[in-house]
Order: sequence, then structure tokens, then C-alpha cells
Amino acid sequence: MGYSLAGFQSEMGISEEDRNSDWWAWVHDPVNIGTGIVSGDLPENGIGYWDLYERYHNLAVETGMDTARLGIEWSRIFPESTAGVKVTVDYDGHDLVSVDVDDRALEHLDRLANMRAVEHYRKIFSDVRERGMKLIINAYHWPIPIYLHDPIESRDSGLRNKRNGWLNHDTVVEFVKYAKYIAWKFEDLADMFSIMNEPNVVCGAGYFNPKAGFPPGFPSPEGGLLAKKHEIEAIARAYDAMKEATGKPVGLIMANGDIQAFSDEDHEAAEVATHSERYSFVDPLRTGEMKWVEALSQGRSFREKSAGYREDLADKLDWIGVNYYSRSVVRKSGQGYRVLGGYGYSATAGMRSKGGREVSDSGWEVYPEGLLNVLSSYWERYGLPMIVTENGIADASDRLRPGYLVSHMKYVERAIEKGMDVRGYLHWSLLDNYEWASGFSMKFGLYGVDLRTKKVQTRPSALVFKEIARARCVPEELEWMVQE
Ligand SMILES: OC[C@@H]1[C@@H](O)[C@H](O)[C@@H](O)c2[nH]c(CCc3ccccc3)c[n+]21
Repeated sequence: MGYSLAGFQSEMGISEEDRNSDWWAWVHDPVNIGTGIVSGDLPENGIGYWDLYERYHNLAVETGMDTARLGIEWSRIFPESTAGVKVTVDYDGHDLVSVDVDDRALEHLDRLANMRAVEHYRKIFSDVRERGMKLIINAYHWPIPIYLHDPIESRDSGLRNKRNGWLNHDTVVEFVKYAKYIAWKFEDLADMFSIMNEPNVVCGAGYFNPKAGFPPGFPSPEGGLLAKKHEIEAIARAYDAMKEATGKPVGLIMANGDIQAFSDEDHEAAEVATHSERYSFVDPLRTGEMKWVEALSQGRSFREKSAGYREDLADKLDWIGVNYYSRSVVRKSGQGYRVLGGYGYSATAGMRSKGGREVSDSGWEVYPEGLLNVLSSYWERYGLPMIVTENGIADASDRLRPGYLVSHMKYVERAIEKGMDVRGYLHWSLLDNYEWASGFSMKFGLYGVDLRTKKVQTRPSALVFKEIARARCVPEELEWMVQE
């Protein structure tokens, strides 16, 4: 049991601002701040993990945690372009079927890398290991180096500019170089690697749902589907490259909602939604079966379409990270689906959900049984080892979090009792942090952090977590907290 965090959301606050990413440009953009698409909070005013990691790791150990999933920022390791590093790339038509990063390329990357950043990440990771904790290193948690994705240019040019992030195969090739370098450089400190965190949210929020406040915030179903295809190729090519540098398990972390039909005539819609948001990412990386979800009627509805078999994508995952917070209730819409407001991730903060459930500060319905449903869905379809890599709640008053913790962990226990191979539970998160477009207003931490003084406040649910961690199960005396 432990916690997950991401670099851009936690590192800055005291020193070492990393200004070289699309997300940095995105959250500092005056137009985005003026239109309210981002909060105006800035990551450089954050919790300062880069400097305070020993204090925070002390907290994790005191809370009974034995595992940390931490991210590395691509733009810190390679602040300048790596395009000059020669690698062998093979295409089959538009399909990127191999990227060979040989030792000469690794030596070249090592000369280009920001060695101060490499060494500092080694200090942070060594500190985790020296405390007897396990370490999962995640290579990518959303920010892309600015020389590969200028989100303001992309937004203002309607995606017609050059530096277009996941829309370009260049980004895939440079990502594979970076991912192999990470595996090569940190192999001795990691217990496991994750290639990406939530590729489905990156393309979904960036191109299908501009209100989410993600770069480049340009509505383009075609763009979203192309970004999705390139992300899947990036994961497969990075897996191949990383496995040349390490024998440690290499997996993928996916965002999930428990997708449910509103009524009996919406079951097909729920199937299409589950394919579009979950299986269409992971199927190709297991079986090579590239299913396609065609955007119909200006992206308001979607239809499943087979795009054929790709041998070069099959068998590219050793484990799956399951991020789960809430459900999604869907209705039929044309040949596809639409998500219903009032339920799951689309509920409203400050009022009960349409299902009569509690709702978090971020408007997400508390729906613990969905975690068991999502774990079952992955287990039945793929049979791969799983880790709950994110589960948590924006809850500044800590009114809901104790019950949220107990209820969701009970469902993890249920999954294990049912024979599913669930290796761990990582809470999002140990500490409050920078919640992307929402900034610092959403408090996900078991511990609060005063951003001016960097002083830590213990929330009662940190003590609940400690009890559960110490008992290695949900103790009977805590079960009263689950408001059924
Ligand atoms: O919002 C809390 C956390 C973020 O801080 C993490 O960086 C990110 O990995 C993350 N993902 C999710 C779930 C996102 C989601 C929303 C709606 C539907 C499906 C997934 C929640 N969170």
C-alpha cells in the first residue's frame, strides 16, 4: 500500500522550475487564464517535492506505506531536442512498427541529458529505497517537451502547426528514445516501470473535451483518434525499447470509470463506451487487434470499427495500473453513447448525485463498487497482474475521505478474494498537489500542505490509512465508516 504522485504536480514550489513543457506554457497562457479554462494557479507555487522529498517520504513511512509510484518529467531530462540522436525507424505505410535505440544512441542521449536532473531524480528514488519502500517509476504523466508540443500554436492554428504533440510521429520516436533512456538510467532503483499514465485522458481531454482545460484544447475527433493511435504505437515501441534495458516489469496505467447503462436499452451504448475509453487502448497492446472508434456527427457519437490486426503491437504489457475514482452512466446516442450528467465523474459538487450518493469537491460521485467492476473487467479480459495505481477524493474538509478509503479498500479485498491478481493499492495522494487546470483548489492529500510555509497538516484519514496499512487489511472496527 502506498501513494502515487506526478512530477509536474508536485516537484516545483521551492527551486528548479521546469519551464520546458506544453503544460507549463498551457497554465501560464494569459488567454487560458482569462477565459478561465485554467485556474491561474501556477505549479511553481506548489508543494516543493524536489526539495522536500525526505520530509514527504518520512510522512509516507509514518503512514505505514511501503510503495511509492513517482513520475519523471521528460522535459527535465531532455530540455533540448533529442532529434539529432540517430535511431533506426521502420514504417509500414503510416504504421510505426519499430524504433531501434542502440547503445551508440544511448551514449549520445547521455551526453544530451540534463545530468543535474538525472542525479537529483536518483537521490529522490534512492531515498525511497533506503526507507525500505518499493518504487514504481512512471515515465510519462502528461507534459510533453515544448520543442515537440507548443499547445498555444496548436490551439491558435487549429492543429495546423508543426509542433503538434501526439499528432506527430516525431513525438513518438523522441518518446521511445526518452523511455529507453529512463529504463537504462534508473533500472537499478525501480522495482517496476510504467510507460504512461492515462493515455486515454491525454487524447480524450485534449481533443474531445476542450472544457477539461487540457492542451491543446482544440475540439477535433480526427485529431483525438490520430493522437490515440500514436499513443498506442508509442507505448508498444517504448515497451520494446525499455525491455532491452531492463528485466523489470513494464506496464501501463489507465484512467477508468465504471461505465454503466442508464437503462436496459443502453447496454450497447455502454459496450461502445467501454471499448472507446478502455479496451480500444489495451486490446491492441495485448492481442494486436486494433479496434477503431469512428467519430460520427461531429464527434457527438461514436461507432466501433475494426482497423485490422497489428502483430507489432501485440504482447506489450507485463502489468496494468488501474486508476479509479468514480463511475460513468451512459445513454444511447445515435449509434454511440453520451455520458449522463448527475452521475459519476459528471455529478455536481455540493449536492448529492442523481444516484443519491455523496459527491466530492471535484463533482465526482462516491461509487466504491465500481472499483470491483473495473478490476473484474480487466481481469476477465486480460488476466494480467494489476495495481490500483490511483484512488482518492478531492475533499478539503476530510468529511468523505475516511469512508471513501475504507469502502474502496474493501472492494480491493473482495477482488483479491475472488482470485484476481491485485498486487497493491496506491492512494491519490499522500499530499495535496497541483490539480492541472483546477490548480490548488482540489485537495486530494491525506496530508494538506500550506503552500506559503510548506507546513503539513495531517488529515484524520491519514490515521485511518495508517490503521489499515498496519493491519494489512480493513479492520472490522473501521467498517462503520462505510456509509452504505
Ligand atoms: O484528478 C486527480 C488525479 C490527477 O491529479 C492525476 O494526475 C491523474 O492521473 C488522474 N486521473 C484521474 C481520473 C481521470 C478521469 C476523469 C474522468 C473520466 C475518467 C478518468 C484522476 N486523477
